[in-house]
Amino acid sequence: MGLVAGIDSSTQSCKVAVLDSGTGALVRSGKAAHPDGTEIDPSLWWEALLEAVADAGGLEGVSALSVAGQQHGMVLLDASGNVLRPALLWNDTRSAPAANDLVAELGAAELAARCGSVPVASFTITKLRWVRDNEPGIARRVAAVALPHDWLAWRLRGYGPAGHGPLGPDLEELTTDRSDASGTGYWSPRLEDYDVELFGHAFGRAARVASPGRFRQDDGHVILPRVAGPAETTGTIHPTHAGGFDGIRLGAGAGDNAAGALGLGAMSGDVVVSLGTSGTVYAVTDSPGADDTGTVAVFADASGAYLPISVTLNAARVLGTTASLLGIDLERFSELALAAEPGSDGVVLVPYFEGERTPNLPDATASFHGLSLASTTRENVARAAVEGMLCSLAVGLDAILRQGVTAKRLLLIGGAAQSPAVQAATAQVFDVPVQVPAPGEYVARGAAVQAAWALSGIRPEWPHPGLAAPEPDHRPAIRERYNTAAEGIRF
Ligand SMILES: Nc1ncnc2c1ncn2[C@@H]1O[C@H](COP(=O)(O)OP(=O)(O)O)[C@@H](O)[C@H]1O
Ligand SMILES: O=C(CO)[C@@H](O)[C@H](O)COP(=O)(O)O
Repeated sequence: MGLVAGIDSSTQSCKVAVLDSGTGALVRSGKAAHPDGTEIDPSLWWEALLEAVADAGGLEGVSALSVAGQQHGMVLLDASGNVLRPALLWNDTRSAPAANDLVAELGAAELAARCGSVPVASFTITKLRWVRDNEPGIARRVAAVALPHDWLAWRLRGYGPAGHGPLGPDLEELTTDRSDASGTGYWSPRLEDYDVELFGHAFGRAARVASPGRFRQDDGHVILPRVAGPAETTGTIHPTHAGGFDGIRLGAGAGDNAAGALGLGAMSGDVVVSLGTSGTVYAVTDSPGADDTGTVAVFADASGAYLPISVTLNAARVLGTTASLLGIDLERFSELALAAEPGSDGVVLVPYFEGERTPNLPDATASFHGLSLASTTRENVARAAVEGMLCSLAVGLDAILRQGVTAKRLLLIGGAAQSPAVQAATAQVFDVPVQVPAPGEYVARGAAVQAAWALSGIRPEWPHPGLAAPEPDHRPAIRERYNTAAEGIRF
C-alpha cells in the first residue's frame, strides 16, 4: 500500500492526513492547535506542523506530501531568510484603510480586471501597503514575500535562516501555486502571472519571481515565490524534517479552499460551502469570471481551472460565541437550535462579530433584530445564529450565480458542517440540493490528492466519502428577513 500525506495549516489548527494513494482511504491522521489571533509568528505554524505530523504517527511509508494553507497571510523574509515580523493573517483588518487607498488610486474595475478581485483587508497586497506606510524600516529590509503554505513548504525542503534550515536561506527556492497566488492581489488569473507593476505600486519596491539556481545578487528586488503547476513536484522533504526518511516528494501546495475542492472532487455544477474560521462559498469553473463589486473574488483553483469565491470573516465562531453566551456546548447548541422553528420566529442575527469582509464592513459589529418578548427565547437565539451565519454566505452564492455559474449540488464542509442544526438550516437557507460529505478534513485530503497527482502524474479519482443529504426545504422568508436586517447596517 503506497501512502501520501496532506497537510492543512489553517487558521485555528494544523491537520495532517495520511491516505492510501490507491483508494484515498484514510490510514492515520494528526492535529495540533494554532494560537488565536490575527497576526501570528510563523514559527508557531512550523511547530504545530511538526507536532501534527508526530500526532499522525510520522511519515514512514509516505511517498509524497503537499501543504495546503490558510490564504493571504503575509510572511516577510529578510535576505538571511529570517521572518521580519509576525504574519498578518487573512482575518486581520488593520489594512482596510490601505485597501480603500488602493481602490481610490486605481479603481475597483481596474483592480478586478488585473488580479481577479477588488482587494479588501484580507488580501496580501493591502497588508504590504500597510507595512509600507506604518513600518518603513521593515519594508526596506524585505527580501521576499511568501504565503503561509509557501513558507512551510520551503522550510520542509530544508531551507531557512541559519540554525533553522540545513540547506540555508535560499530565497530563490520559494514556490507557491496559482490558487494561493490568486489571494495575494498581485497575481493575475487571466495572465497566469504576477502583476509586478501593481506590486510595486502598492509596496513601493520592485519585485521579481524567484529563479532557482540563480546566484542571489542583492538587486534590491523583492522575491516572489515561483508559481508551480498543479501536478508539479517542487522538491523533496529534507530528511531532518521527515524523521530521517528521504525522498518524500513535495507537491505544489494550494490555498485551503482550492485544496478543499480537490479533496471533494468538486466539479462544474458543484458549489461548496465551507464553515471553518472563515465562511466560504465557491464553485469550480472553466473560465475566470469578473466581479468589480468585491462580493466575489476570482481565484484560480488547484487543478488548472478557476474558483470564484465569496468569503466571510464570521462563520464557525458565530456558533461558538452564541453557545458561550447561552452557557452550553456545541452539541446542546444544535439541539436548542433545532427546537426552534425555521426562521427563528423573526429573530435575526447579522453576525459581523469581527467586522465583516463580505460585505466590506471591517468596523461593523454583530446585531440581533426582531427580538420581542415572545420571540426572545434561547431556542430562537441559537437558530438565528445558525441562520445568520448561513445567510451571510448565501449573499455570496447569489453573486457567484449571477456570473452564470450553475449550482446543481451544494457540498457542506468545515468544522461547523457537522452540526445537525447547520445541516438542516442549510437546506432551508439555500435553494440548492445539499449534500454533507462524511466528517473529514477535506482540505488535507485535497493536499493528499495533489501529492498523489505529483507522484503518479495522474489526478486520482478516489471514491467520494459517504454523503448525508438533508431533505430540500427552502424557506425564502429566512433570507428575506436577513436581507432587510443586513441592508440597514452601515459602518
Ligand atoms: N459540531 C460542531 N458544531 C459547530 N461548530 C463546530 C462543530 N465542530 C467543530 N466546530 C467548529 O469548527 C471550527 C473548526 O473548523 P475548521 O474547519 O477546522 O476551521 P479552520 O479550518 O478555519 O481552522 C471551530 O470554530 C469549531 O468550534
Ligand atoms: O481568506 C480566506 C479565503 O480567501 C479564508 O478561507 C482563509 O483561507 C482561512 O481559511 P480557514 O482557516 O477558515 O479554513
